[in-house]
Amino acid sequence: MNLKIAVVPGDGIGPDIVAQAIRVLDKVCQLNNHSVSYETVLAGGAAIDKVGVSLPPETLEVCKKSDAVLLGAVGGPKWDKVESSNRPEKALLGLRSGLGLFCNLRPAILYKQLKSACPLRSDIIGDGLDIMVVRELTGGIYFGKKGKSEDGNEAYDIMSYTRPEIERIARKAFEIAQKRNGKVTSVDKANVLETSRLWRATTEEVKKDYPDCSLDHLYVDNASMQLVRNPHQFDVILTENMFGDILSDEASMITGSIGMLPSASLREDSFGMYEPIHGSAPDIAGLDIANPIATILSIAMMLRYTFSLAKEADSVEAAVYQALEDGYRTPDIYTDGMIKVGTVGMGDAIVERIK
Ligand SMILES: NC(=O)C1=CN([C@@H]2O[C@H](COP(=O)(O)OP(=O)(O)OC[C@H]3O[C@@H](n4cnc5c(N)ncnc54)[C@H](O)[C@@H]3O)[C@@H](O)[C@H]2O)C=CC1
Ligand SMILES: CC(C)CC(=O)C(=O)O
Ligand SMILES: [Mg+2]
Repeated sequence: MNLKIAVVPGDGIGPDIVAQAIRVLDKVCQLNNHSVSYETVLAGGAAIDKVGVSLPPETLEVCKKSDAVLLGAVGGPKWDKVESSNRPEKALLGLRSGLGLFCNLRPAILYKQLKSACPLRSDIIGDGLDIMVVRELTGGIYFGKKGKSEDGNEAYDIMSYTRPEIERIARKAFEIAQKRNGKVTSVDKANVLETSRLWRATTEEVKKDYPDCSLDHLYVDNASMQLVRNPHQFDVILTENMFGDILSDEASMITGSIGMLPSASLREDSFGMYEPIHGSAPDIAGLDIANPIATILSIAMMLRYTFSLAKEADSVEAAVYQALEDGYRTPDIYTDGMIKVGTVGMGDAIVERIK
């Protein structure tokens, strides 16, 4: 197979973690006789610095012509004063909407080797954690009309959802739940928000087509508390854009670190964009200490979802598992007695273990 990948390294730790993910993809392709080609494009602060705009049109064009996109992260304090319509984060939103990626999958899995890096008590975490967050990605408040009054004393961001937008993401959540434990928890704020009432009613409608699944609803404030009180009650969490953004960062910490969580941003066909859930981590950029595992596991998701290469995806996940089993830890997941490595060292450990 020929894999045509657009690469968007972005800012901060983005280029460093993407470099390790590419080494992993190269190795897995080499061992399985696939050819892989990369086209690296600019987005975010790096694009502002080079060409003045955070999402150059050719970046979107190159991404559209590829089979899949690998993205690091964008943003950082250097660009915090840039006009809002040209901020680095706006490029990410532009890629998601421009590529039609409405479905964001964020699996939160606690590897057994990282139980001691999990901040929850061992009696709460028990055997581990395996939750799939299904987040709507191209609607809601991140994409609503926004503005400021002339005197700068008032600002607004509008949250809106249409029934079809909710329906298509709900269907994805139920389809995923059918392959798991069949339990969907929809998270909203239906006691306050009109969008959430439409969300709740629509998910109930969609549920009728999936009699083999259960559906329950939680308000987002309660859901964020339940995640740390008893994470085992969750199988698939279905939620809108902003709530999914926040809850997935919370879920990631239960797995030991935000540096562990990959993501796939999908549409109806096989195309997808793959990125860690974390940001550009400016506080550790350039120090060779960022955890590349979230990005490497995003490669496994790419192999599985875009290329239907399950064996190759399994081998990436197995290599991560083995590197952890053999004691390799970046500082964010380090505990006493383990082997402390940096970004490149963790990349080395994983690449060596791909079979
Ligand atoms: N997908 C993206 O491109 C995202 C971009 N951002 C942007 O990133 C910048 C920084 O945002 P923050 O709120 O600080 O979130 P962040 O996710 O970049 O960092 C939060 C904390 O987690 C740590 N961290 C993140 N990734 C890590 C990794 N792989 N290994 C070890 N530690 C890691 C950081 O050092 C920091 O202490 C901002 O400009 C923000 O807008 C934020 C989230 C997503
Ligand atoms: C940077 C934002 C646009 C999004 C975000 O934080 C995320 O998708 O995790
Ligand atoms: Mg986020």
